[in-house]
Amino acid sequence: MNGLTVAAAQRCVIETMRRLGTESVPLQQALGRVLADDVRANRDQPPYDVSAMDGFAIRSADVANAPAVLEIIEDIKAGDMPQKVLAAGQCARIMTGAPVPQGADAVIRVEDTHAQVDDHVQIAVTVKSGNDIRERGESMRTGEVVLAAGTEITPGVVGMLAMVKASSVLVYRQPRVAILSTGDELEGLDEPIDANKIPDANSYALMAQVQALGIEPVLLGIARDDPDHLRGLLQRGLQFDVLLVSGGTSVGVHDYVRPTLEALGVQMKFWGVAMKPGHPMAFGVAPLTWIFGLPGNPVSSMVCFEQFVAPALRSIMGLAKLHRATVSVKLARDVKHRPGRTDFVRVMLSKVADERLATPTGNQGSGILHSMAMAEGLMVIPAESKGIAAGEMVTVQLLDGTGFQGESGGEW
Ligand SMILES: Nc1nc2c(c(=O)[nH]1)N[C@H]1C(S)=C(S)[C@@H](COP(=O)(O)OP(=O)(O)OC[C@H]3O[C@@H](n4cnc5c(N)ncnc54)[C@H](O)[C@@H]3O)O[C@H]1N2
Ligand code: MOO
Repeated sequence: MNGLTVAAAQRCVIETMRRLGTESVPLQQALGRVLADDVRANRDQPPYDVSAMDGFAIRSADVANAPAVLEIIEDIKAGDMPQKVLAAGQCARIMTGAPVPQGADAVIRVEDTHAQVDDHVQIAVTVKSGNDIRERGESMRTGEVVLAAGTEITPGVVGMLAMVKASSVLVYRQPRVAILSTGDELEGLDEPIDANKIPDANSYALMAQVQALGIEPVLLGIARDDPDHLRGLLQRGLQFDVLLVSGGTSVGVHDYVRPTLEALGVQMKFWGVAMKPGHPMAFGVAPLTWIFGLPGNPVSSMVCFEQFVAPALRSIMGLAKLHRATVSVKLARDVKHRPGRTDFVRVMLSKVADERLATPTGNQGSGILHSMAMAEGLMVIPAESKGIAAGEMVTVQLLDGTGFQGESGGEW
Protein backbone atom coordinates (compact mmCIF):
# COMPACT_ATOMS: atom_id res chain seq x y z
CA MET A 1 0.00 0.00 0.00
CA ASN A 2 1.74 3.15 -1.16
CA GLY A 3 -1.22 5.09 -2.25
CA LEU A 4 -2.45 7.98 -4.31
CA THR A 5 -1.01 11.43 -3.92
CA VAL A 6 -3.04 13.71 -1.63
CA ALA A 7 -4.16 15.77 -4.64
CA ALA A 8 -5.26 12.70 -6.63
CA ALA A 9 -7.14 11.30 -3.63
CA GLN A 10 -8.85 14.67 -3.05
CA ARG A 11 -9.89 14.77 -6.71
CA CYS A 12 -11.26 11.24 -6.49
CA VAL A 13 -13.35 12.17 -3.43
CA ILE A 14 -14.67 15.45 -4.79
CA GLU A 15 -15.54 13.96 -8.20
CA THR A 16 -18.05 11.62 -6.54
CA MET A 17 -19.77 14.35 -4.50
CA ARG A 18 -23.12 15.87 -5.41
CA ARG A 19 -25.67 18.08 -3.72
CA LEU A 20 -28.62 16.53 -1.90
CA GLY A 21 -31.51 18.75 -2.94
CA THR A 22 -32.78 21.83 -1.17
CA GLU A 23 -34.75 22.80 1.90
CA SER A 24 -36.15 25.94 3.47
CA VAL A 25 -34.68 27.08 6.79
CA PRO A 26 -35.56 30.02 9.06
CA LEU A 27 -33.17 32.94 8.64
CA GLN A 28 -32.08 32.47 12.27
CA GLN A 29 -30.65 29.06 11.35
CA ALA A 30 -29.21 29.89 7.95
CA LEU A 31 -25.64 30.82 8.96
CA GLY A 32 -23.05 28.64 7.20
CA ARG A 33 -25.55 27.25 4.68
CA VAL A 34 -25.51 27.97 0.94
CA LEU A 35 -28.22 29.76 -1.02
CA ALA A 36 -29.94 27.46 -3.51
CA ASP A 37 -31.73 30.32 -5.29
CA ASP A 38 -31.01 33.89 -6.38
CA VAL A 39 -32.29 36.47 -3.93
CA ARG A 40 -33.79 39.69 -5.36
CA ALA A 41 -34.37 43.06 -3.74
CA ASN A 42 -38.04 43.67 -2.96
CA ARG A 43 -37.66 47.44 -2.49
CA ASP A 44 -35.34 50.33 -3.13
CA GLN A 45 -32.93 50.90 -0.29
CA PRO A 46 -32.66 53.57 0.89
CA PRO A 47 -36.26 54.25 -0.14
CA TYR A 48 -35.51 57.96 -0.76
CA ASP A 49 -32.47 60.23 -0.80
CA VAL A 50 -31.16 60.35 2.78
CA SER A 51 -28.56 62.32 4.66
CA ALA A 52 -25.24 60.55 5.29
CA MET A 53 -24.38 62.93 8.16
CA ASP A 54 -25.86 64.82 11.08
CA GLY A 55 -25.95 68.40 9.82
CA PHE A 56 -27.97 70.65 7.54
CA ALA A 57 -29.74 70.01 4.25
CA ILE A 58 -29.02 72.99 2.01
CA ARG A 59 -29.08 74.24 -1.59
CA SER A 60 -25.48 74.10 -2.82
CA ALA A 61 -25.95 77.36 -4.75
CA ASP A 62 -26.61 79.12 -1.42
CA VAL A 63 -23.14 78.28 -0.11
CA ALA A 64 -21.18 78.92 -3.30
CA ASN A 65 -19.63 81.98 -1.61
CA ALA A 66 -19.38 80.52 1.90
CA PRO A 67 -19.46 81.56 4.64
CA ALA A 68 -23.21 81.98 4.31
CA VAL A 69 -25.96 82.35 6.91
CA LEU A 70 -29.10 80.26 6.26
CA GLU A 71 -32.49 80.16 7.96
CA ILE A 72 -33.38 76.81 9.61
CA ILE A 73 -37.00 76.04 8.66
CA GLU A 74 -37.38 72.46 9.94
CA ASP A 75 -35.82 69.64 12.02
CA ILE A 76 -35.82 66.25 10.27
CA LYS A 77 -34.96 63.07 12.16
CA ALA A 78 -34.57 59.57 10.71
CA GLY A 79 -38.11 58.23 10.51
CA ASP A 80 -39.64 61.70 9.88
CA MET A 81 -40.92 62.82 6.50
CA PRO A 82 -40.01 66.44 5.61
CA GLN A 83 -42.99 68.81 5.72
CA LYS A 84 -41.49 71.80 3.92
CA VAL A 85 -39.75 72.65 0.65
CA LEU A 86 -36.48 74.59 0.91
CA ALA A 87 -36.41 77.96 -0.81
CA ALA A 88 -33.28 80.04 -1.47
CA GLY A 89 -31.52 81.00 1.76
CA GLN A 90 -33.17 78.22 3.76
CA CYS A 91 -31.95 74.97 5.24
CA ALA A 92 -33.22 72.11 7.42
CA ARG A 93 -31.48 70.55 10.40
CA ILE A 94 -31.17 66.88 9.41
CA MET A 95 -30.00 63.70 11.09
CA THR A 96 -28.11 60.77 9.53
CA GLY A 97 -30.55 58.53 7.66
CA ALA A 98 -33.32 61.14 7.51
CA PRO A 99 -34.94 61.99 4.14
CA VAL A 100 -33.53 64.99 2.31
CA PRO A 101 -36.27 67.62 1.85
CA GLN A 102 -37.36 68.87 -1.55
CA GLY A 103 -35.36 71.85 -2.71
CA ALA A 104 -32.15 70.66 -0.98
CA ASP A 105 -29.37 69.14 -3.07
CA ALA A 106 -26.59 68.70 -0.49
CA VAL A 107 -25.88 68.15 3.18
CA ILE A 108 -23.29 69.98 5.27
CA ARG A 109 -22.10 68.13 8.35
CA VAL A 110 -22.52 69.91 11.64
CA GLU A 111 -18.75 70.24 12.15
CA ASP A 112 -18.61 72.61 9.15
CA THR A 113 -21.19 75.02 10.61
CA HIS A 114 -21.42 77.60 13.40
CA ALA A 115 -24.60 77.86 15.47
CA GLN A 116 -26.32 81.27 15.35
CA VAL A 117 -29.14 82.72 17.43
CA ASP A 118 -32.72 82.95 16.08
CA ASP A 119 -32.83 79.69 14.13
CA HIS A 120 -30.04 80.62 11.79
CA VAL A 121 -26.82 78.77 11.07
CA GLN A 122 -23.59 79.87 9.47
CA ILE A 123 -22.23 77.45 6.87
CA ALA A 124 -18.44 77.59 6.73
CA VAL A 125 -17.73 75.57 3.57
CA THR A 126 -18.65 75.28 -0.08
CA VAL A 127 -19.87 71.88 -1.31
CA LYS A 128 -20.94 70.34 -4.60
CA SER A 129 -24.49 69.26 -5.34
CA GLY A 130 -25.04 65.76 -3.91
CA ASN A 131 -22.59 66.21 -1.03
CA ASP A 132 -23.25 63.69 1.81
CA ILE A 133 -26.51 62.50 0.27
CA ARG A 134 -27.05 58.74 -0.11
CA GLU A 135 -29.21 58.31 -3.14
CA ARG A 136 -32.41 56.31 -3.26
CA GLY A 137 -31.61 52.71 -4.28
CA GLU A 138 -27.88 53.09 -3.55
CA SER A 139 -27.76 49.85 -1.50
CA MET A 140 -30.25 47.92 -3.65
CA ARG A 141 -32.89 48.43 -6.31
CA THR A 142 -36.21 46.61 -6.57
CA GLY A 143 -35.90 43.44 -8.63
CA GLU A 144 -32.12 43.27 -8.88
CA VAL A 145 -30.34 40.06 -7.81
CA VAL A 146 -28.56 41.02 -4.61
CA LEU A 147 -27.32 37.52 -3.68
CA ALA A 148 -26.66 34.80 -6.24
CA ALA A 149 -27.42 31.10 -5.80
CA GLY A 150 -24.28 29.42 -4.45
CA THR A 151 -23.49 32.23 -2.01
CA GLU A 152 -22.31 31.08 1.41
CA ILE A 153 -24.46 32.55 4.16
CA THR A 154 -22.06 34.61 6.26
CA PRO A 155 -23.13 37.15 8.91
CA GLY A 156 -23.11 39.86 6.23
CA VAL A 157 -25.35 37.73 4.00
CA VAL A 158 -27.73 37.18 6.94
CA GLY A 159 -27.95 40.97 7.23
CA MET A 160 -28.74 41.29 3.50
CA LEU A 161 -31.38 38.56 3.76
CA ALA A 162 -33.02 40.41 6.66
CA MET A 163 -32.93 43.56 4.53
CA VAL A 164 -35.04 41.84 1.85
CA LYS A 165 -37.26 40.37 4.61
CA ALA A 166 -36.33 36.77 3.79
CA SER A 167 -37.62 35.16 6.99
CA SER A 168 -36.97 31.74 5.47
CA VAL A 169 -34.26 30.86 3.00
CA LEU A 170 -33.91 28.13 0.38
CA VAL A 171 -30.57 26.37 0.95
CA TYR A 172 -28.88 23.13 -0.07
CA ARG A 173 -29.63 20.26 2.27
CA GLN A 174 -26.91 19.29 4.71
CA PRO A 175 -25.64 15.73 4.65
CA ARG A 176 -26.61 13.46 7.55
CA VAL A 177 -23.33 12.25 9.01
CA ALA A 178 -22.71 9.19 11.20
CA ILE A 179 -19.51 8.47 13.12
CA LEU A 180 -18.34 5.03 14.18
CA SER A 181 -15.22 4.13 16.16
CA THR A 182 -13.83 0.63 16.03
CA GLY A 183 -11.59 -1.45 18.28
CA ASP A 184 -11.77 -3.80 21.29
CA GLU A 185 -9.32 -1.60 23.17
CA LEU A 186 -11.61 1.42 23.18
CA GLU A 187 -13.43 2.71 26.23
CA GLY A 188 -16.54 4.86 25.72
CA LEU A 189 -16.86 8.28 27.33
CA ASP A 190 -19.56 6.99 29.67
CA GLU A 191 -17.82 3.73 30.58
CA PRO A 192 -15.86 3.39 33.84
CA ILE A 193 -12.11 3.90 33.56
CA ASP A 194 -10.20 0.70 32.84
CA ALA A 195 -6.45 1.19 33.04
CA ASN A 196 -5.91 -1.23 30.17
CA LYS A 197 -8.15 0.57 27.71
CA ILE A 198 -7.79 3.51 25.34
CA PRO A 199 -10.38 6.28 25.70
CA ASP A 200 -12.40 6.83 22.53
CA ALA A 201 -11.21 10.30 21.50
CA ASN A 202 -11.87 9.97 17.78
CA SER A 203 -15.68 9.88 17.98
CA TYR A 204 -15.64 13.23 19.73
CA ALA A 205 -12.82 14.93 17.82
CA LEU A 206 -14.57 13.95 14.56
CA MET A 207 -17.92 15.04 15.99
CA ALA A 208 -16.44 18.47 16.72
CA GLN A 209 -14.89 18.71 13.24
CA VAL A 210 -18.31 17.97 11.74
CA GLN A 211 -20.01 20.44 14.08
CA ALA A 212 -17.51 23.11 13.06
CA LEU A 213 -19.09 22.85 9.59
CA GLY A 214 -22.53 23.46 11.08
CA ILE A 215 -23.67 19.82 10.89
CA GLU A 216 -24.83 17.81 13.92
CA PRO A 217 -23.55 14.25 13.44
CA VAL A 218 -24.90 11.04 14.98
CA LEU A 219 -22.44 8.97 17.04
CA LEU A 220 -22.97 5.26 16.44
CA GLY A 221 -20.63 4.28 19.29
CA ILE A 222 -17.85 1.72 19.29
CA ALA A 223 -17.78 -1.39 17.11
CA ARG A 224 -15.88 -4.27 18.68
CA ASP A 225 -13.39 -6.36 16.71
CA ASP A 226 -16.13 -8.83 15.97
CA PRO A 227 -17.35 -9.09 12.38
CA ASP A 228 -21.05 -9.42 13.31
CA HIS A 229 -21.07 -6.49 15.73
CA LEU A 230 -19.15 -4.38 13.21
CA ARG A 231 -21.44 -5.44 10.39
CA GLY A 232 -24.57 -4.40 12.30
CA LEU A 233 -23.21 -0.95 13.07
CA LEU A 234 -21.89 -0.42 9.54
CA GLN A 235 -25.32 -1.36 8.18
CA ARG A 236 -26.80 1.38 10.37
CA GLY A 237 -24.16 3.77 9.16
CA LEU A 238 -24.98 3.01 5.55
CA GLN A 239 -28.39 4.65 6.06
CA PHE A 240 -26.69 8.04 6.41
CA ASP A 241 -25.38 10.28 3.63
CA VAL A 242 -21.85 10.19 5.00
CA LEU A 243 -20.31 7.55 7.25
CA LEU A 244 -17.02 8.15 9.05
CA VAL A 245 -15.38 5.02 10.43
CA SER A 246 -12.21 5.43 12.45
CA GLY A 247 -9.76 2.61 13.08
CA GLY A 248 -9.39 -0.81 11.59
CA THR A 249 -8.31 0.51 8.18
CA SER A 250 -4.77 -0.85 8.36
CA VAL A 251 -3.46 -4.34 7.65
CA GLY A 252 -3.76 -5.91 11.12
CA VAL A 253 -5.51 -9.26 11.31
CA HIS A 254 -8.39 -7.63 13.24
CA ASP A 255 -8.77 -4.80 10.76
CA TYR A 256 -12.17 -5.94 9.51
CA VAL A 257 -13.52 -2.59 8.40
CA ARG A 258 -12.70 -2.68 4.72
CA PRO A 259 -13.63 -6.32 4.09
CA THR A 260 -16.91 -5.87 5.96
CA LEU A 261 -17.74 -2.72 4.03
CA GLU A 262 -17.00 -4.52 0.78
CA ALA A 263 -19.19 -7.43 1.85
CA LEU A 264 -21.99 -4.89 2.42
CA GLY A 265 -21.67 -3.73 -1.17
CA VAL A 266 -19.48 -0.68 -0.64
CA GLN A 267 -17.29 0.00 -3.65
CA MET A 268 -13.88 1.08 -2.38
CA LYS A 269 -12.46 3.89 -4.49
CA PHE A 270 -9.06 3.95 -2.86
CA TRP A 271 -7.14 2.70 0.14
CA GLY A 272 -3.86 4.34 1.01
CA VAL A 273 -2.70 7.89 0.43
CA ALA A 274 0.93 9.00 0.27
CA MET A 275 0.64 11.22 3.32
CA LYS A 276 1.81 11.37 6.91
CA PRO A 277 -0.07 11.05 9.11
CA GLY A 278 -3.03 9.29 7.56
CA HIS A 279 -1.46 6.75 5.26
CA PRO A 280 -4.12 3.97 5.53
CA MET A 281 -7.00 6.33 4.67
CA ALA A 282 -9.77 4.65 2.64
CA PHE A 283 -12.75 5.97 0.69
CA GLY A 284 -15.71 4.18 -0.82
CA VAL A 285 -19.24 4.65 -2.09
CA ALA A 286 -22.52 2.80 -1.51
CA PRO A 287 -25.86 3.53 -3.17
CA LEU A 288 -26.87 6.02 -0.44
CA THR A 289 -23.62 6.76 1.32
CA TRP A 290 -20.10 8.11 1.00
CA ILE A 291 -17.80 6.21 3.35
CA PHE A 292 -14.53 7.46 4.78
CA GLY A 293 -12.29 4.92 6.50
CA LEU A 294 -10.12 7.07 8.73
CA PRO A 295 -6.97 5.70 10.34
CA GLY A 296 -7.35 4.93 14.05
CA ASN A 297 -4.53 7.08 15.35
CA PRO A 298 -6.30 10.20 16.64
CA VAL A 299 -4.16 12.75 14.81
CA SER A 300 -4.30 10.74 11.58
CA SER A 301 -8.07 10.64 11.65
CA MET A 302 -8.31 14.39 12.30
CA VAL A 303 -5.79 15.27 9.58
CA CYS A 304 -7.59 13.00 7.08
CA PHE A 305 -10.85 14.65 8.04
CA GLU A 306 -9.35 18.06 7.23
CA GLN A 307 -7.92 16.94 3.88
CA PHE A 308 -10.77 14.78 2.56
CA VAL A 309 -13.95 14.79 4.65
CA ALA A 310 -14.29 18.52 5.24
CA PRO A 311 -13.91 19.42 1.52
CA ALA A 312 -16.41 16.66 0.68
CA LEU A 313 -18.97 17.94 3.20
CA ARG A 314 -18.48 21.51 1.95
CA SER A 315 -19.01 20.29 -1.61
CA ILE A 316 -22.24 18.48 -0.68
CA MET A 317 -23.47 21.62 1.11
CA GLY A 318 -22.89 23.60 -2.08
CA LEU A 319 -19.97 25.69 -0.86
CA ALA A 320 -17.62 26.99 -3.55
CA LYS A 321 -14.57 27.15 -1.28
CA LEU A 322 -13.72 23.58 -0.36
CA HIS A 323 -10.45 24.11 1.44
CA ARG A 324 -9.29 26.14 4.37
CA ALA A 325 -7.34 29.36 3.93
CA THR A 326 -3.56 28.98 3.87
CA VAL A 327 -0.86 31.43 4.84
CA SER A 328 2.75 31.62 3.77
CA VAL A 329 5.04 32.05 6.78
CA LYS A 330 8.62 31.39 7.84
CA LEU A 331 9.55 28.12 9.47
CA ALA A 332 11.03 28.74 12.95
CA ARG A 333 13.26 25.67 13.06
CA ASP A 334 14.57 22.89 10.81
CA VAL A 335 12.13 20.11 10.00
CA LYS A 336 13.34 16.79 8.61
CA HIS A 337 11.51 15.03 5.82
CA ARG A 338 12.10 11.93 3.75
CA PRO A 339 10.77 12.25 0.17
CA GLY A 340 7.73 10.12 -0.63
CA ARG A 341 4.71 11.35 1.31
CA THR A 342 3.10 14.72 1.88
CA ASP A 343 3.60 15.55 5.52
CA PHE A 344 1.16 17.59 7.62
CA VAL A 345 2.99 19.08 10.59
CA ARG A 346 1.04 20.57 13.49
CA VAL A 347 2.28 24.11 14.06
CA MET A 348 1.67 27.13 16.21
CA LEU A 349 1.80 30.55 14.63
CA SER A 350 3.45 33.61 16.08
CA LYS A 351 4.60 37.04 15.10
CA VAL A 352 8.02 38.16 16.25
CA ALA A 353 9.49 41.50 15.20
CA ASP A 354 7.08 41.75 12.25
CA GLU A 355 7.92 38.25 11.05
CA ARG A 356 5.25 35.55 10.95
CA LEU A 357 6.57 32.21 12.09
CA ALA A 358 5.37 28.61 12.18
CA THR A 359 6.73 26.44 15.00
CA PRO A 360 5.95 22.71 15.22
CA THR A 361 3.89 21.91 18.33
CA GLY A 362 6.25 19.22 19.56
CA ASN A 363 6.18 15.45 19.20
CA GLN A 364 4.48 14.73 15.87
CA GLY A 365 3.57 11.11 16.62
CA SER A 366 0.16 10.36 15.14
CA GLY A 367 -1.16 9.26 18.53
CA ILE A 368 -0.11 12.51 20.26
CA LEU A 369 -3.40 14.36 20.31
CA HIS A 370 -2.00 17.09 22.56
CA SER A 371 0.07 18.48 19.72
CA MET A 372 -3.09 18.64 17.59
CA ALA A 373 -4.97 20.33 20.41
CA MET A 374 -2.26 23.02 20.52
CA ALA A 375 -2.05 23.42 16.75
CA GLU A 376 -3.22 26.58 15.04
CA GLY A 377 -2.36 25.23 11.62
CA LEU A 378 -1.09 22.30 9.57
CA MET A 379 2.14 22.99 7.73
CA VAL A 380 2.27 21.15 4.43
CA ILE A 381 5.59 19.56 3.48
CA PRO A 382 5.43 18.54 -0.19
CA ALA A 383 6.07 14.85 -0.89
CA GLU A 384 9.28 15.53 -2.83
CA SER A 385 10.86 17.71 -0.09
CA LYS A 386 14.16 16.58 1.48
CA GLY A 387 13.54 18.67 4.59
CA ILE A 388 12.98 22.34 5.29
CA ALA A 389 15.49 24.62 6.97
CA ALA A 390 14.65 27.29 9.53
CA GLY A 391 13.88 30.56 7.75
CA GLU A 392 12.38 28.99 4.62
CA MET A 393 8.85 29.95 3.63
CA VAL A 394 6.20 27.28 4.18
CA THR A 395 2.48 26.93 3.52
CA VAL A 396 0.23 26.50 6.54
CA GLN A 397 -3.45 25.53 6.45
CA LEU A 398 -5.21 27.56 9.12
CA LEU A 399 -7.28 25.59 11.61
CA ASP A 400 -10.36 26.86 13.44
CA GLY A 401 -10.11 29.68 15.93
CA THR A 402 -6.73 30.80 14.68
CA GLY A 403 -5.66 34.14 16.02
CA PHE A 404 -2.18 35.34 15.33
CA GLN A 405 -0.60 35.81 18.72
CA GLY A 406 2.46 37.92 18.64
CA GLU A 407 4.28 40.84 20.13
CA SER A 408 1.81 43.38 18.86
CA GLY A 409 -1.26 41.86 20.42
CA GLY A 410 -2.33 39.38 17.84
CA GLU A 411 -2.98 41.40 14.74
CA TRP A 412 -2.19 39.50 11.58
N1 LIG B 1 1.92 -3.34 9.26
C1 LIG B 1 1.43 -2.09 9.24
N2 LIG B 1 0.92 -1.59 10.35
C2 LIG B 1 0.43 -0.35 10.36
C3 LIG B 1 0.47 0.44 9.19
C4 LIG B 1 0.99 -0.13 8.02
O1 LIG B 1 1.03 0.50 6.95
N3 LIG B 1 1.45 -1.41 8.09
N4 LIG B 1 0.01 1.70 9.24
C5 LIG B 1 0.09 2.39 10.53
C6 LIG B 1 -0.57 3.63 10.47
S1 LIG B 1 0.21 4.83 9.59
C7 LIG B 1 -1.72 3.88 11.14
S2 LIG B 1 -2.40 5.46 11.15
C8 LIG B 1 -2.42 2.87 11.88
C9 LIG B 1 -3.91 2.91 11.48
O2 LIG B 1 -4.46 1.76 11.85
P1 LIG B 1 -5.99 1.46 11.90
O3 LIG B 1 -6.77 2.45 11.11
O4 LIG B 1 -6.16 0.06 11.57
O5 LIG B 1 -6.34 1.79 13.40
P2 LIG B 1 -6.24 0.86 14.67
O6 LIG B 1 -5.22 -0.18 14.48
O7 LIG B 1 -7.60 0.47 15.03
O8 LIG B 1 -5.72 1.92 15.72
C10 LIG B 1 -4.50 2.57 15.62
C11 LIG B 1 -4.23 3.28 16.94
O9 LIG B 1 -5.20 4.28 17.14
C12 LIG B 1 -5.89 4.06 18.36
N5 LIG B 1 -7.31 4.37 18.18
C13 LIG B 1 -8.14 3.75 17.34
N6 LIG B 1 -9.38 4.25 17.44
C14 LIG B 1 -9.32 5.20 18.39
C15 LIG B 1 -10.29 6.07 18.96
N7 LIG B 1 -11.57 6.03 18.57
N8 LIG B 1 -9.90 6.94 19.91
C16 LIG B 1 -8.61 6.98 20.34
N9 LIG B 1 -7.64 6.17 19.82
C17 LIG B 1 -8.00 5.28 18.87
C18 LIG B 1 -5.70 2.61 18.64
O10 LIG B 1 -5.85 2.31 19.98
C19 LIG B 1 -4.32 2.37 18.12
O11 LIG B 1 -3.37 2.77 19.08
O12 LIG B 1 -1.89 1.61 11.61
C20 LIG B 1 -0.47 1.52 11.64
N10 LIG B 1 -0.08 0.15 11.52
O1 MOO C 1 -1.33 7.39 9.24
MO1 MOO C 1 -0.46 6.72 10.53
O2 MOO C 1 -0.98 8.10 10.21
O3 MOO C 1 1.04 7.70 10.28
O4 MOO C 1 -0.19 7.07 12.18
